[in-house]
Amino acid sequence: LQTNRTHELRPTADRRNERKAAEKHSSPLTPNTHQPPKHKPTARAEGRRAHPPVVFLKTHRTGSSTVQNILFRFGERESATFAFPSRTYQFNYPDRFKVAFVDELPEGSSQFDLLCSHMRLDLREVRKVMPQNAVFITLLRDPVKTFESLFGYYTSIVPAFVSAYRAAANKGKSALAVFLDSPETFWDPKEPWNGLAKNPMSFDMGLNNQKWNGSWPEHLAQLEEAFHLVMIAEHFDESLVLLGALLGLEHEDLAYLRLNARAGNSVTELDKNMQAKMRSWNVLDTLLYDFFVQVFWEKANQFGLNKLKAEVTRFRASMESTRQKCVSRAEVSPGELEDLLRPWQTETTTIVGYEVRGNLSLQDQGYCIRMMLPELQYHSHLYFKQYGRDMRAAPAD
Ligand SMILES: Nc1ncnc2c1ncn2[C@@H]1O[C@H](COP(=O)(O)OS(=O)(=O)O)[C@@H](OP(=O)(O)O)[C@H]1O
Repeated sequence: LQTNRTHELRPTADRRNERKAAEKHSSPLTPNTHQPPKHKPTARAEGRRAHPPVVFLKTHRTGSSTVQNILFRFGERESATFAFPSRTYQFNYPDRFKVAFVDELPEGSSQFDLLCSHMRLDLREVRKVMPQNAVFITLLRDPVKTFESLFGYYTSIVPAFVSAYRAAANKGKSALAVFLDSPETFWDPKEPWNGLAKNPMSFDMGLNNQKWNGSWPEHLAQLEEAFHLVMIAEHFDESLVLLGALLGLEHEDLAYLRLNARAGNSVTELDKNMQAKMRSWNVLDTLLYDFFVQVFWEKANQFGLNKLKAEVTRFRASMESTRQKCVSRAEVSPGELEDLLRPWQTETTTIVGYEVRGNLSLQDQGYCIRMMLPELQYHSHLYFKQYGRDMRAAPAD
């Protein structure tokens, strides 16, 4: 894996040579070792493109790293051109997406095929970057679970949560409970990162996340029209089966491990009262989620409920054997994981990972490692492969 190297911008021929050199670099991620066994030749290799371009709006704390990992593997296998942020892993989040945040189209590519890094959506701007036939997908999660996860993960990053954490000191109450007692007192909407502190999924989708107004339903309708599939984390496998049908993916392409999960002891127990306060604070996310759950079941009905159920059963069975093959230990604490497989940690929470089985063939090793590769490591790997240089860091403040 190519990381921590600084390359200046240089002529494209230089970068092409670097890319070639990088491809010779031997690691479990070396090209040609990552294909799932017995995979058919790709449509790209046969000279036609069977899969549409994809925009995945990666919403925060919804399971989106798991979906992104599926898309990363699919894109890498297909030699897709990724629309990557020109700096770091996110499109200048929490600003609204702009064309200017996207890195250049690499030499030899005529279009971007996949966009799946964190952003705050601006549909019009995204459409300027991606081909007209791009399929738009995203993922939503129960707003209570999303907010609880977000609060724990971003306690030391989102200003409103930081204030609540400080206020909770010596109060004998969790920071989350203190926040929910009077969220308005901690929440300054002018702080850009506070976008995640109220209706975070609406914020990521580019909606007004502060309060309901007359144009909210119209904007929601625009999103319904724009998104070909809004997956629901509570029906994750059903969502993936529908995604597979939409993108022309096989079950083996969709196999996944739950990524970016917190350790059990980082999760805050919520009583009914806290849940109600969370729903009311995040009422727009509740509306958004309920609306798209309905849309989801409409799509499931169109697909055929019995067919969906049967496919999910088959998918789970095939995934179980993949997991058996790949994983020797799940929910491994970060201290026990090698750098390559250690997820990014925040100050206030523990994110667990996986240990890969030993004695795998090089091909299986490449496949299995990719499936458990945390977002940042996989993102840097693909970026390096595409551009022959490391990602640029965020500008110094
Ligand atoms: N398959 C599946 N089904 C349901 N839930 C899942 C799945 N995969 C990941 N997760 C949970 O999603 C949380 C991580 O979300 P993200 O990857 O979107 O987080 S991030 O914004 O990129 O940091 C994180 O939630 P918490 O553990 O509650 O924090 C993961 O456990």
